[in-house]
This record gives sequence, structure tokens and C-alpha cells, in this order.
Amino acid sequence: MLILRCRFITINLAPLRPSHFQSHKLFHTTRFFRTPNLISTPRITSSSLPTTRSISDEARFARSVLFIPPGVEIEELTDDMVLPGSNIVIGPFAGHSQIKQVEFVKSSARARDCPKDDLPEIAILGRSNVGKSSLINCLVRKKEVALTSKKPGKTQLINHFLVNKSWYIVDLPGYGFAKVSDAAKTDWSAFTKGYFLNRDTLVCVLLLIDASVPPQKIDLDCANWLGRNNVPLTFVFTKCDKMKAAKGKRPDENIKAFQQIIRENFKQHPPWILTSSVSGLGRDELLLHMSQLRNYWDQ
Ligand SMILES: Nc1nc2c(ncn2[C@@H]2O[C@H](COP(=O)(O)OP(=O)(O)OP(=O)(O)O)[C@@H](O)[C@H]2O)c(=O)[nH]1
Ligand SMILES: [Mg+2]
Repeated sequence: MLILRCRFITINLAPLRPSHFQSHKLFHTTRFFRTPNLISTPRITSSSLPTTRSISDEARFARSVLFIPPGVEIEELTDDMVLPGSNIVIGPFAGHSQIKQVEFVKSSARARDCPKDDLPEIAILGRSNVGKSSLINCLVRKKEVALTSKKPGKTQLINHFLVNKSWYIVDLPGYGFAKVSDAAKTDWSAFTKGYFLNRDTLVCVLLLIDASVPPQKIDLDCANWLGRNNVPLTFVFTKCDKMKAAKGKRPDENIKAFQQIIRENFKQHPPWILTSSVSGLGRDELLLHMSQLRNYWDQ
């Protein structure tokens, strides 16, 4: 069995159970790619294959637990193509990923008010206080870009940030903030439908999951809703630096428990990655993953 070694946890991914969920919308279809291979993709050698499994068993297993992007043949897969601290295979669409320039463009109250220039966008979604704004600041390496706060519910609008003049990061309002009124909760539900289902330029949703707390029903409901509606998502586990949780379980235990539940609902495990906005864990890896999603969408 393939074991993914992360920087501070080892996750043994068992084969997934089939389910009615369809997997990643963008990456389900087989298409030719036009960009050159920017990452070396060493060929698999006979010594790197398990002796007790046939290649097809291994291929089936790899497909069920790894995120294999377009342009990567399963026979070419080697351990070093998997980003550290993730199940994400890096393929030929990965390219320039660093953020050189970022500018705030606008805040929109409704999906129809969002920018209409057809640039690809990656949205950041998660519970209030999960660390959405902090992750954006970490990715762009600027403290003041997306406002962070200890007080949940700080981000109330759809905020578009233009990156390298070519794509958007979108900071969304958090869900599950206990103190919002029923009216505000209804608005959030209408907003999700409007934005996620109709935004043609949405490349992927980064669904942030707080690794310092056990799996939350509201996060699982959100993941299942996105899965059912074929909205491409990547699980980004946040606050992985909180190794000594004051109470409860450690991040690695919480992440394992979350993934176990996801395996029961998703035929193929969506991409996932460990991050910390405090230590910078997973920052460069996540940027690289975002670049391959964007470049594939953009072709
Ligand atoms: N230890 C640790 N704390 C973090 C991390 N990311 C965010 N935080 C803290 O968590 C709190 C909330 O962070 P925000 O980035 O404002 O969260 P948000 O998801 O944007 O919140 P809303 O806008 O209210 O939905 C702040 O006190 C952050 O400092 C992390 O990686 N590690
Ligand atoms: Mg915020």
C-alpha cells in the first residue's frame, strides 16, 4: 500500500469505497495539453513498484487516493511527483506559481456584482475563523491584503484580489458563525447557490478545514454539497502548526478522522494539503497546485 509521508504526519490511505458522488469536474475529462512539461516527471521503475500487486491494482489504488492531474499517465507516477504534505500529484500544467503583484479590486454583495473580465479565479471558503484571510495574506506575503481578525465574521462580502494581473483570489464570507442572524444565514445559502453554481470563471474552491478541531458537521455538509454539485474543491487543512492543542486531539488525528469520513462520501478523494499561515507550511506547494489548476483551465 502506498503511504504518503508528510512533513509531520504519515497518512496511510486505504482504498476508497465507491459512491454516487462524481469527482472533480475540471479534471474528469481527458484532454490534450499544450504547455510544455515544466516539472521533471521521472518514469516509474520496476523497483519502485510493489511486488505483491499488479500494475492495474496499483493504478486503481493510486487513482482513488491521489489527485492525478491531466497530462500525467498513471504508469509514470513516482513518489516524488506527490507534493509533500498532500495527496496532490504535480503534472505538466504546473508552472509559474509565485505571486509578484496583488491588488484589491472590489467587494461584492452578490454574485452578479463580481468582476466580469473572464479571468480565472480560485475562491477561499470555510467556517468563520478557520483562517481564510490569514491564508491569503500568507500566499501573497502581505499582512494587509485581506483583513484578519480574532472576531469571527470579519469578512462579509465577496472580495476579489487580482494576482499578477492575470487571475483572482476570492475571499468569501465564512459560514457557520453562530452569532449571525437567521436572515444572514439565509443570505449565505442564497449566495452560495448564486456564486458557486453560476460563476463560470471559478476554477476551484479551496475549502479550508481547521486541523486544530475534530471534524465539524458543517464542514462535511459543505464538502458534500460542493461534491454533489460538481464544484471542484481542494481541502486545505489550516492551523497545522497547532501541534499542542490545549484540549482535544492533535491536528494529525483530526485530519485522519476528517479524511475517513470524506472517503465514505467521495469515490475519488479530492486534493488535500496541510498548511499553516504562521509557519508557512504548505505555502509553496499550494501555490504550485493552484498554478496547475489555473493553467489547465486557461488553455
Ligand atoms: N496558529 C494559527 N492561527 C491561525 C492560522 N491561520 C489563522 N489563524 C488565526 O485564526 C484567527 C482567524 O483568522 P482569519 O484569517 O481572520 O479567519 P477567517 O476565516 O478569515 O475569518 P472570517 O473572515 O471571520 O470568516 C486569527 O486569530 C488568526 O491569527 C494558522 O495557520 N495558525
Ligand atoms: Mg476573513
